[in-house]
Amino acid sequence: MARIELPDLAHAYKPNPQRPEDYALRPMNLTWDDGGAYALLGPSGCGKTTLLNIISGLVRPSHGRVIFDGKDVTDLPPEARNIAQVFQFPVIYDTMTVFDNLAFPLRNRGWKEAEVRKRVEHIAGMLELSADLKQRASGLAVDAKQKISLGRGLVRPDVAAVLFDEPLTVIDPHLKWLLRRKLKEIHHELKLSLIYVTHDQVEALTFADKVVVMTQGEVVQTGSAQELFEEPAHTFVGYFIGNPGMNLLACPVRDGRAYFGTDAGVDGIALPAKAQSALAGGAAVTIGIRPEFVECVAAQASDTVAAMVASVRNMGTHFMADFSVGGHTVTAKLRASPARAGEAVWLRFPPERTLYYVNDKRVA
Ligand SMILES: Nc1ncnc2c1ncn2[C@@H]1O[C@H](COP(=O)(O)OP(=O)(O)OP(=O)(O)O)[C@@H](O)[C@H]1O
Repeated sequence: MARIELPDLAHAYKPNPQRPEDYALRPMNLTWDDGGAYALLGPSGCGKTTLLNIISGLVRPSHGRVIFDGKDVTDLPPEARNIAQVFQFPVIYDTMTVFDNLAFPLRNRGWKEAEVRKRVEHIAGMLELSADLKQRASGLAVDAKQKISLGRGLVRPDVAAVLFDEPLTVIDPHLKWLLRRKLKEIHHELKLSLIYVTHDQVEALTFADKVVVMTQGEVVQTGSAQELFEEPAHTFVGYFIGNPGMNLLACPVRDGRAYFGTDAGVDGIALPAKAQSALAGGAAVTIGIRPEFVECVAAQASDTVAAMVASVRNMGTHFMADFSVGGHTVTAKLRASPARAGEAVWLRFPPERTLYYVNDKRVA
């Protein structure tokens, strides 16, 4: 296992990149701790696979270096990097038995047969493949084949890291859920460095200790599930994580207050000092609040804003409500039903749960 550092990394597939959009990966400095369970999360095309392939050596970065445990491996080919990679679709030998497939990476490195058996049986046990060890891989269903691929990725204890590129795509939803939990247990037991690429937030948040969120070739935040939920550093994280995502309300600012509309008389809220100084004379701020933290109150108070109920849905365990506030729609997840559509209510945004963004970056 290794600590992986990517100093001054950037990558453009086209020659002579000029504008930020020319880069598949915009300039970044990243470090992956030894033994960490990371997820690389972001929408299609944001650069996840490019980053993974730079670590494994399938892609050479156009800028910056790749360092494993202090050693520069930028110019080493994949086979010299000691990385295991698991792809979306099974990569196994159909004509071999499950045992021989799992044993292959170990035999290739000259392990003694007794040690091979011990390790293969251990990994097969963790992935619930023990009963299939003597079977030929060709006769198995696609999800069992993908479990073999996962096992082949995990079988060597001495790899610098195991990289998973959307490895559960072919697995049915129920087994997917089980395998995700299994991979987390396996990480705790084997203490391998794992990097797991996905565009699915549930997959990322259940698997990883740290989630690296990417959009448009940029890493916008690295954090635990709780940090990403409670303190998104970038509006994209607020929007992408959560179901539904964070309310993001672009508000004009006048005299230290952010207003929910441009008409005279619409409510505003006082900006905290940090947000005011970050604005540096700018005239707009984006207020971010999770639907879970919006409060609907019956009476007006000094810290409430007037709202109109637009719609209410009973979700069984809670109510989802949309409110019109000035020119915005604010979504709230509430325990009790907040009156009916068309009625006037007041909303409260608890200060400790209300975040402020300027140019998409959190300032307070
Ligand atoms: N070999 C290539 N040549 C040119 N452009 C590429 C190449 N591979 C990827 N790209 C471009 O680089 C950007 C990042 O792609 P990448 O595959 O890394 O994203 P991703 O987040 O893994 O997406 P997906 O989840 O769809 O695989 C995209 O705009 C893509 O079109």
